[in-house]
Order: sequence, then structure tokens, then C-alpha cells
Amino acid sequence: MRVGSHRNALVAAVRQELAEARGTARAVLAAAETSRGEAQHRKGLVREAYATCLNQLAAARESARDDIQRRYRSEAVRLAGHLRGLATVSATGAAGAPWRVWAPSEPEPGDRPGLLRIGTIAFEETAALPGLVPLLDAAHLHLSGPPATLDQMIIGLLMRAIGSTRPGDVQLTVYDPEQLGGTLAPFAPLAPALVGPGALGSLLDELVEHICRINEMPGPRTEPWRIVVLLADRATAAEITPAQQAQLDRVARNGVTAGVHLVVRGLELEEHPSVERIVVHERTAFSDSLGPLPIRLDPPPPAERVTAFCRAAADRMNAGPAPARLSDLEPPKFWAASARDGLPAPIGDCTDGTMVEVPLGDALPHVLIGGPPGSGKTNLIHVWLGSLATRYGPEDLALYLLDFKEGVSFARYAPGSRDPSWLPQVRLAGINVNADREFGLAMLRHLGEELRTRSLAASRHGATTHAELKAADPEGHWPRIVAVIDEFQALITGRDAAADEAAGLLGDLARRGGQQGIHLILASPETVGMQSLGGHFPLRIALPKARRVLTDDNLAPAVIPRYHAVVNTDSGAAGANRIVRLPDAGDRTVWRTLQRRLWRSRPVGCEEPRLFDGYAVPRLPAVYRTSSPSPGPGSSPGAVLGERIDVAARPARLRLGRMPGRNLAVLGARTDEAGDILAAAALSLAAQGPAHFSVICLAPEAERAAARLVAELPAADWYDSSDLTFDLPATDVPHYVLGYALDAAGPAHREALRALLDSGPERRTHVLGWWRTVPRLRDDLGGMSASFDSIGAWVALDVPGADLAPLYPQPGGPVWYPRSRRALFFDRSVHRTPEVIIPYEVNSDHT
Ligand SMILES: Nc1ncnc2c1ncn2[C@@H]1O[C@H](COP(=O)(O)OP(=O)(O)OP(=O)(O)O)[C@@H](O)[C@H]1O
Repeated sequence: MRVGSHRNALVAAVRQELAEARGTARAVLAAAETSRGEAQHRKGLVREAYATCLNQLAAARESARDDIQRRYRSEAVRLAGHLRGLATVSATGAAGAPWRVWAPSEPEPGDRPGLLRIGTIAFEETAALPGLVPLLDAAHLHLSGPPATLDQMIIGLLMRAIGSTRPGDVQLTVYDPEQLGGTLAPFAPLAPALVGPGALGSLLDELVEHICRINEMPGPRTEPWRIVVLLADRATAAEITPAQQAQLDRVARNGVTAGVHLVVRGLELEEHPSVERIVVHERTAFSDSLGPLPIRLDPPPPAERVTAFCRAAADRMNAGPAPARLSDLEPPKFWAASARDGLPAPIGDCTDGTMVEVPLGDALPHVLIGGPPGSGKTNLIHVWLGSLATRYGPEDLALYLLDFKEGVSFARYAPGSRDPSWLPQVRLAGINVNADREFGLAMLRHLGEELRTRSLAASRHGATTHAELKAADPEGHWPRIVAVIDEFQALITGRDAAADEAAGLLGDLARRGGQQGIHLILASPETVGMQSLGGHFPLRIALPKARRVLTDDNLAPAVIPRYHAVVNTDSGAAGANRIVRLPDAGDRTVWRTLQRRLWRSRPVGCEEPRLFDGYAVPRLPAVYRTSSPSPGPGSSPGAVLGERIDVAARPARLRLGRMPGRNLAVLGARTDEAGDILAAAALSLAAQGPAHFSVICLAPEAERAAARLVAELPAADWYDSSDLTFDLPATDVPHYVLGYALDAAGPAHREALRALLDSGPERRTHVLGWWRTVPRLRDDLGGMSASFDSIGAWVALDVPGADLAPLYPQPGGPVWYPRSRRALFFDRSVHRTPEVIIPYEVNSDHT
């Protein structure tokens, strides 16, 4: 029993334990279930979050990638733009233009050669960029790949190198044992040096020697570039000796600085920074300088294009380099040159391209220019003035310019209706003066005055040269004066007082001007007058076919081509020639641009030049028609008659004092000009103080002018043939009798007229009368026995000089060639010889 109950207890206990264990297990299971559920829930959440996260990341990555791509693209476009800009700058004109639009181009002076295009680089999505390689002044080219493709590339490269430099700047040497030069046959017109199959060694030796010589020379290289194309075949590569290879490597090392460039295929070149290697597969090339960027090779230029280009280049080469252009004469900086000892300035270049200066200065103060019509004298003067005006500012240079040829060639230097600018150094420019030597005389007189002033100043300061005067008187304005007279012979030919005076003044300026900084540039197609002046003109410039400008045995002018000149510094002696090629100064736009730049730099207060224009008719300046202070005590009123031909454009005045003979006769048939002279006289007198005017008009054609004058004068009475009288009422102010066509008064009035002329001036009554001919004046004054004493002054219009004899102190009358808008003025009390004046236009509409 005891056993049974023990067992029962044991069973119960086990049952109990089992139940407990089951309970625990159930609880554990339940707990596990719970945590599994929880874990599963969490896992679901994590998965969800992960998915969301992934989505977000993907979106972010997408947008970042878009952004990066967008930025990359815009950067790439920008970079490509930069590269294209750089490429354009690095390979300008013929060096970089696609064949489609290719044309040879000349570099600007001073430009260094750039890169040469061989193909294009496809760069991402941007338009293709030019694939460029260095050559001139930069590298040798070592090419490897299919020979036929390389040869095409070489043809293109040569065309670009030669086409982007000046004719003759590149010399070509070709070693082509296989084709014997045939590979580069289109270049034949340029006469390349062909090197035979066995001559590679001697070519290399010669190159090494050439390089040594050039590299030892001081200063920049002046020899042409040499491009040496070596198209080696298998045999050459196999047979090249170690000595030849060493020479080749020497050329590779030292050639670039000497302007020697190898373009090699089929031979090895040693590693050197100046060797640019180009490897070609199919039509794609890789170069050292562009690294991994593939270059799609351009097709070769069409063969006929190459031949045509080479023919043209050979022609240009045979013609020599183009002459300098006007802009080539410009100094690096305007107005920076020193005028201390002179005004040296280039006027062109010689055939080797170096500039030729004219050494105008203290030692060689004046220049004669000679050449037949059309040989380019005027062009030379423009070129020279441009060169001078860019070097020497208005403080150092003053220009006086006269051209006695018909035309307006110097008008460009003065302000015009289309262009307000002027050349700041120009003080006087004469145009259309061919009919008036007086303009020339006026300029010479002005320069003569200047010479006197300078000589006085120099002796005051104890100076013997212009430089000393400038140094002793730094405050003074002493620019060097350059007077240019084109066709100057017009001034000194003829045997009259004007020619004598001009020759005297020119001689004086030639003798003494140089010392005072006054220089003459005289141009002429003839030799007239040159001999007499020659001694003072050791500096000469002869244009083609010029005769007797240089010595008779100096044949240079006979042989130089057109647009050339001989500059001679030894009075024309044959040993002192320099041949210069003259630029063309004819392009107005180029000139205007230059002049504008100079004009904008003009100093404050720089005045416009005085323009002598032979065709211009001056108007009576307002200052002489509006009331002005009386001339002052002791000086009598002055009637203004016209403009004097002088640099200051002063008026010609007739003083009307209380003395016998102070009357004026205007002589000639030109009604308008006679009316203008009388009107200018009357209006200017009216402006000088109280006066009374009697206007007498006896010619219907002058009535309008007379009426207008009466209307403008403050106090005037008017008579015509109906009430004509010379018995005029006395006035207590000066009384001026303006008579239009007095010769029409007729015999009935002669006595009264003579009485008025004779005794009027002492009573302050002056006659200013117009007579249409001298004989009619003579009739009025008493016929054959007439005395002209009462006519103290006269102005002659279209009256021949001989007709004026009775009114002139010297027998035969004055020299006078009547012409429109010119009058000869003679006042017995002041003139020794009469003076040409320009009647002012007073009433422009002549109504
Ligand atoms: N260096 C040059 N280059 C190009 N053209 C030039 C050159 N020199 C002169 N000419 C041209 O030749 C022509 C004659 O030149 P220019 O008028 O200077 O000669 P000139 O000797 O003054 O002749 P003339 O005495 O008949 O006036 C002009 O059409 C001018 O443009």
C-alpha cells in the first residue's frame, strides 16, 4: 500500500510537475507567440520603412543625378565655349578655318604664330571643337599611323602654316625618297628644297649648322622658319646611321628656338618636350597635348585648292612682302617721342620689312620732295604727317599746310561738315588756294614773323639752337613748326613782286628756320626753284621718275617701282640712298579713325586750325556791324572793306581822317561785289559812332542793295537820278556818301561831285563811290587832264592792272589778274604795293 500510495503521490507529483511544465511551456509558447507576432509586426514596419527609405533614396539619387547631369552639361557647354574661344584665338584665320571657308590670312604685325587645326574633337553633346596641334615656334611633329593618312594630314598642316604667315616667311624642305617629292607635289610652285634619297645625312648636318648659327645670333630671329618634312620609307629607317640619328635628335632638341621644325613620319625622334607625337588609327588621332581626347581628322584640302593657293603664294612671294600699312607706322604710344633734336619719323619700310625714317631735325632741317604728277607726292605727305602726328603732340609740333594743286587734299585735317575732328597739331590748312598765291605769301609772312619772334627770344635767352631756347624758356610755347607746301613752285614762278617776296621769304626760312625749329617740306613736280634753294635742302625725297631732285648720276628714281621713294640725306648723292616702300594713305576710314583718336587726346584749349579755303566767301563778321567803341582819340574811323588774306583773317580797313583825298573809289562792273564792299564799309562805319549817311543809287540793278543798306543804317537819306545832288547839307557828325554807279551821274553833276571829293574830307564828308570803269571815273574827274588826287584809295574788281595805271604810283599799273570774289585794294597813304582782299558777303540773298 505504502508502495502504491508513494507511487500515486509520485504520479501526482509528476502529473503536477507535468501540468506545471505544460503550463509553463504553454505560457512560454504564448509569450513566444506574442513576441513572434510582435517581431513580425516590427519586421513589417521595418520593411515598410525600408521600402519608403529606398524609394526616397532612389528619388533623391535621381534628382541628384539629374542635377549633376544638368550641371555637367552646362559646365561642359561653358567649357567647350571657352575652349572654342581659346581655339579661335590660338588658331586664327588660315590656321584654324575649316576648309569650306578657308583662305590665306596675314598675321598682324607682332603676332606670334599659333596652333594649327588637324581635325575636330567631339566633346560630349557640344558642337565639335577644333583639334589643334602646335608647330611654328613651338614644336616638331612626330607622326605615326597609316602613311597615306599621315601624308594628307601633312598637306593640310603645311597649307595652314604657310597660309597663316607672310609670303616667304616659311621655307619648305622635303625628304621623300619613295615618291621623290611627289607626295607634296602641290607645293611645287613654292619651290621647296627637295632632298634626294642619299642626302639625308648632309641635310641633317646642314640643319644642325644652321641651328647653331641662328641660336648664336643676338636679338630676335629674322630668318624665315624652316619646315623640314621627312617622309622616311622602310629603307631609310633601316639604314639611318647612329651618327645621323644623333644629328636628327640634335635638330629635335635645338631646332625650335632657331625656327627649324621637323615634321616626321617613319623615323624615330628622341623624347623631348618640343616633340609632339601624333598617333593615327583609321581617321582618328591622339596627340600629346590633347591626351586621351580623340581627334577626328579633317578630310584633306582639295588638291586643286592646294595648287592654286601655292601658285598665288609663290606670286605674292615673288612680288615681295606687301608694303607697310599706315597703322604700321604708329608708335607704341602716342606723343611720347622727344622732339629735342628733331622730328624723325618713319614713312614706310624697305623690302626687308624694316622701317625707314626721315631724319628731319637740327642737322637736316628741310626737305625737298620731287616726282612727276601722279607719282605719289601727296600720298607721301599724308603718310608722313600721320607718322609725325602720332609721335609728336601739339606741344612739340605745329603744322602749316598748303596745297597749290587744285583740290582739297588737306581738308581732311580740318573740321568738316561730316567730321568735326581735326588733327590737333595743325594750325593752318589751305585748300583750293591754287588761284591765290596770296595765301602762300600770307603763310610765309606769318612764318617769317615767327622766325623773327623766335630769333629775338633766342638772343634774349642766349640760346643758339631750338633745343636751347626750349630749355631756357620752359614756360614758352615753342613747338617745332613744319610747313608743308605741295606744288610750292606755284609761289615762286613768275616775275612779279609776289614771286620775289615768296622767294625771299622761303630763302630766309630755309637759311635761318632750322636753327629756330622751323622746318620746310616743299613738294614739286618740277625742278623750278629747287636749284636756288638746294643748298639748304640736303634731305631729299625722290618719287619714281623724279628728275633733278637727286644728282644727275643718281639713277635710283628712274628704276624704283611705283609707290616707292628714295630718301637721300646727302643732297641727292648716289651713295646716300634709302629706298622706301610707301603705305597707302588713301583709305579715309582708316585716316578718320586715327585722327579721331588723336583729336580725343588733344590738350585743353587746343584750337581748331585756321582753314584757308579759296572757295569760301567770308561774311562780314557781326563785330563790325554792331556798335563798337569808337576807335579812340587820334585815330580816325576805319571803313571795313573785306577780309585780308592773312593767317589772322583780319579785315582790310580804310582810315577816313580829315585829310584831302580820303575818299574811296570801287572800280569794276561786278554789281554784287561792289555793293558788298560799300555795304561793309557803311555798316562798319555806322558801328563806330554817330555818323550820317547819304546813299546815292544811280543803277537800277543796284537798287535793292542800296535800299537794304538804307534800311540797316541808323541815319541815312537816299537819292536817285530824280533828286540827285552832290550839294549835300552839312552835318555835325561825320558824313559818308555811298554812291552806287556814280559814273551814271552825267556831266551835269561833275563839277559838284569834284567839289565834294576835293573839299569834303576836310569837312568830315567822305565819298565812297562805285564807278564801273576807270575811264568813266577819269571823265568825272576832268577827262584827259583829270587829277586823281581826290581818290586816295581804291578797290579794283574786274579791272585789268594796266587800266589802273592812272591811279597807281608806278608806271604800267599794278600786276593784277581779276578773278571772282577778289579785289585789289590800294590806299595811297599806307600801301607800297596793293593788297588782294576778299570782299565780305554782306547780304547773302542780294535782295
Ligand atoms: N603708296 C601708295 N599706295 C597706293 N596708292 C598710292 C600710293 N601712292 C600714291 N597712290 C595713288 O596714286 C595716285 C596719285 O598719287 P598722288 O596724288 O599722291 O600723286 P601726286 O604726285 O601728288 O600727283 P599730282 O601731282 O598729280 O597730284 C593716287 O590715286 C594715290 O591714291
